[in-house]
Amino acid sequence: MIEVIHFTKRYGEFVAVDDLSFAIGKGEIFGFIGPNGAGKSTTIRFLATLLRPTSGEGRIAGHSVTADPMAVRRVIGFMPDDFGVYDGMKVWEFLDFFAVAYEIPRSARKKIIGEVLELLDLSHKRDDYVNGLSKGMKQRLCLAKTLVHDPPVLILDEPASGLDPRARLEMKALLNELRRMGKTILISSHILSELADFCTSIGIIERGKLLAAGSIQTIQQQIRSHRVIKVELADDATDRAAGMLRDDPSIRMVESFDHTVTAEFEGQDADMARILGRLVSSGIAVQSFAEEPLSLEEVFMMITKGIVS
Ligand SMILES: Nc1ncnc2c1ncn2[C@@H]1O[C@H](COP(=O)(O)OP(=O)(O)OP(=O)(O)O)[C@@H](O)[C@H]1O
Repeated sequence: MIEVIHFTKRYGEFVAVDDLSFAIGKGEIFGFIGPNGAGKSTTIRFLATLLRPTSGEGRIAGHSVTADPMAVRRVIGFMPDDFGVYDGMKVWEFLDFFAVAYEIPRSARKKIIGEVLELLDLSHKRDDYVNGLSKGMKQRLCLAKTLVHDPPVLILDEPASGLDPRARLEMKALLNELRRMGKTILISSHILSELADFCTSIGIIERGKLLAAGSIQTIQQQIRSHRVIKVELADDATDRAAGMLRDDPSIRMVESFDHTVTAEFEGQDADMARILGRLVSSGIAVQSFAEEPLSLEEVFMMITKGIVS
């Protein structure tokens, strides 16, 4: 649904984004992660048809960002990182303004605005002035205005920035709901934990270059030499289990504590199965045996430090 193809943006001599390529499939939530100044907004503004590339191309639902920007605008809902609100406008008028801009007929507008307000839990604020809304509600309203023309693709630039923890959770729940509705979503953030538990894939950008992209699982699998196995035991055989793990050629380092043994693992999936088989067949009561997933933070730190690519 979203393709970025060798996108480069220069400001004079400065290269803000350098030959960026990635693709996002239908129904995915893609987390676009990078520190301040990495080039996220530049890429997003390019996809939203608001910025011309120095070179490269983008496609959304098959439409060219450079050759057919009007078609692209019809299929995307874009939430910028700083959105202006208009003085003296009520919540429903704000949405109506965008509905008119998207050429939604007058007869359909009232119903659509009602539905969008309901979805975003803003129905009770329908007649309030936009200026008087809390930050969290303004963000929700901004998300609401990206939905009035029911676009299949949402491009959201840091939608949770500046929100308190409760409003962040609400924003997350909303994004999950939108995904269930079949939307394809690109969402940027410099806060990794914000995206970790609901993105289906991520792209990590730093100083204009894409360091890694793909499903979180794929990226984690690239970090083969840093896998960790955690074994929990139902009996007192911690030392015996730790000893067996230590003797295995695919294990590097073992730590044990209470009824838990953790081990750094360098083997293949089949080696994991073999180790589990040995523990069980030697009579050790294994309560659980699993690979410890790396957090997105850990993955990000390793990628940006150049440990993996
Ligand atoms: N109009 C411009 N003229 C010159 N440099 C620019 C312009 N717009 C952006 N830049 C630079 O390009 C780089 C990428 O900026 P961009 O806003 O895309 O980063 P970002 O990843 O979105 O950061 P943030 O998280 O702070 O929004 C930055 O170094 C920025 O200073």
